[in-house]
Amino acid sequence: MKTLQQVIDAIRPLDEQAMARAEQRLDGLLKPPGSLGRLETLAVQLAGIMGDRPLAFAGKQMMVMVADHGVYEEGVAVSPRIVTAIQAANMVKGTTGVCVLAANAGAGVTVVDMGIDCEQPLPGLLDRRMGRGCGNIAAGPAMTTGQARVVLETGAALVAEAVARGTTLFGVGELGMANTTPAAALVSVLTGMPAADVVGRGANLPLSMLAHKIEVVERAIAVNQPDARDGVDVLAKVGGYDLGGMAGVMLGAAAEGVPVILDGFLSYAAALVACRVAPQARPYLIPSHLSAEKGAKIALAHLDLRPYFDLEMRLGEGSGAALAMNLVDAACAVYNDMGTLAASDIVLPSH
Ligand SMILES: O=C(O)c1ccc[n+]([C@@H]2O[C@H](COP(=O)([O-])O)[C@@H](O)[C@H]2O)c1
Ligand SMILES: Cc1cc2nc[nH]c2cc1C
Repeated sequence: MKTLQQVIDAIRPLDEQAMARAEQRLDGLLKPPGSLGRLETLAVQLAGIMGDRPLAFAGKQMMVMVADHGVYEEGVAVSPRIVTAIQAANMVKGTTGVCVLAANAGAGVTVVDMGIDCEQPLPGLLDRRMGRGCGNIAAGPAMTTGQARVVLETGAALVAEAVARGTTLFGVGELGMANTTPAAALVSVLTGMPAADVVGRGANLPLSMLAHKIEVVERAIAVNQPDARDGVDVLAKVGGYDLGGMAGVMLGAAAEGVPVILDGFLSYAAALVACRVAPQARPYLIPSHLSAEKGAKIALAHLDLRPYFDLEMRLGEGSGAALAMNLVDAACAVYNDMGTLAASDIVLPSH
């Protein structure tokens, strides 16, 4: 397993020449230049990531990072805590939202136990258990900084193993009751915005309990005093095993030179951690949808990422990332399969 520093050091800038070539190719396709809008900018980003490799993604993989959270004890979520384990088992059966959307996109789903609160590892999950749920951030740190580093390295190592088996496109997902609380804490610390602006209702928290959830996030930050300049410290103090695993997947994808698609609010929080640890990972991130969770716009603006669609989704699991794999395929199809203006003797004024 690479150390975190080795992962960071392996991240290269995008291939500017490949991007210039892609722009030129797109401008010569059978359409007014630029008329496929952001499908074209997506193709250019993908070309920059892939360099000399073909723009096609046969090996697609969703990485679903699952863990429980000590802060659940504070009464910040309404789903029973056991849903984390039950739904993780359903991931293996293929009946969850992300599984269905991944199958629809031709993607596999890897389910990783980063720290589910259950006695025995669940069959069918990759066992990377850091503990039975992380610490309660309202009372102390989620984990030690040493553990936070291991969590990031674990996510990155999973990506390296999948790339060695032929994966060229990743999507990140998660599962963890109460995880929108640490995610809001991460977003608050890493964007500098007040908790009240980034705490949302998660999986249907009643409006009447929102003030309490905000107070818990404020307490977590006050108790732990995370250093906003240090992504590992922030993850250790107010994060979680699932969120850190997602950040590790993002860093690993950047280090391996492959694109990684984000999902909803939890992945924005993880992306803020990843980019604080290694800002050069940012060009490898592809946004998917705008989560309906309250702090979504603030987190995305801070990442300078514009989501491609807004379906008012807030399921998580990686559902939006799986859906966006179809969009990546569409961008590649346009790039590879359209005819050219030249072949049809169409001459347009240069723009
Ligand atoms: O993806 C999102 O934007 C999203 C927004 C709200 C909730 N979720 C999912 O709901 C769970 C967390 O909600 P909560 O209320 O328990 O913190 C977790 O399993 C997430 O997958 C996901
Ligand atoms: C059923 C269920 C599925 C989920 N998937 C992600 N978070 C979830 C929360 C619940 C309650």
